[in-house]
Amino acid sequence: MNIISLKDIDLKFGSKHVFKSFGLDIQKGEKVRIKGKSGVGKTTLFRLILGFLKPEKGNILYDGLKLDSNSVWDVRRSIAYVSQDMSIGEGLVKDFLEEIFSYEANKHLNVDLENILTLFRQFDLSGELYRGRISDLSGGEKQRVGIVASILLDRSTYLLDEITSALDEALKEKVARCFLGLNEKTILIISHDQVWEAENVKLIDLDSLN
Ligand SMILES: Nc1ncnc2c1ncn2[C@@H]1O[C@H](COP(=O)(O)OP(=O)(O)OP(=O)(O)O)[C@@H](O)[C@H]1O
Repeated sequence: MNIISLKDIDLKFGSKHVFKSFGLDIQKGEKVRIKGKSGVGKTTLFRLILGFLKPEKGNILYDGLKLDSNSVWDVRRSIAYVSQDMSIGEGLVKDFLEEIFSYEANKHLNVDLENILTLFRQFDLSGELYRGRISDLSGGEKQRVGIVASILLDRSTYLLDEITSALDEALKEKVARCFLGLNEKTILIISHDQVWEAENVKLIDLDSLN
């Protein structure tokens, strides 16, 4: 069953046609890597799926529901968008995470300290870092804290936009293996990193589709 469908999409910025009669179907649980040269429209595709951009023509369906002003909030609550430069605030790391999981909408997740620290360990983040300040983190550490938060949010769909670019090889591996092992989740990946090449990852090349 399709979780994401784009049908006959036209989108342009000024005179630049980014998508023209563009169509795409993604099935529930699929792992899909979006390829294409710089400026082809990879991030724009994610912004369309999240309803941050409206196509001039065509429809976007998420889980059978047409994306419009009524459905957009439900759709966004089903999706985690993780990017390469995540702004995760400026206070303590623990406050950032505790705040997310204290929201009414996230209480059902029952995330506790043990869940958080288990994932911290998985991505080589220490307990000391958990109690430290966000402003003291390196770019790669901040990236991994954002990744941990997104995994704990347990969304159905993940849109990953260059999330491994700031990490070393071993960490790239750990992050890719973790996401690609989430069997139930639909995962779309924009990345130049080889670690995302795997048997269960379908390749979609926007250069040839558009
Ligand atoms: N808000 C905007 N206003 C005007 N032009 C835009 C806007 N957003 C994107 N574009 C243009 O649309 C095209 C696609 O941009 P997009 O960011 O999706 O490319 P990309 O494939 O993700 O590129 P890269 O690999 O370099 O990140 C580019 O030419 C970009 O300049």
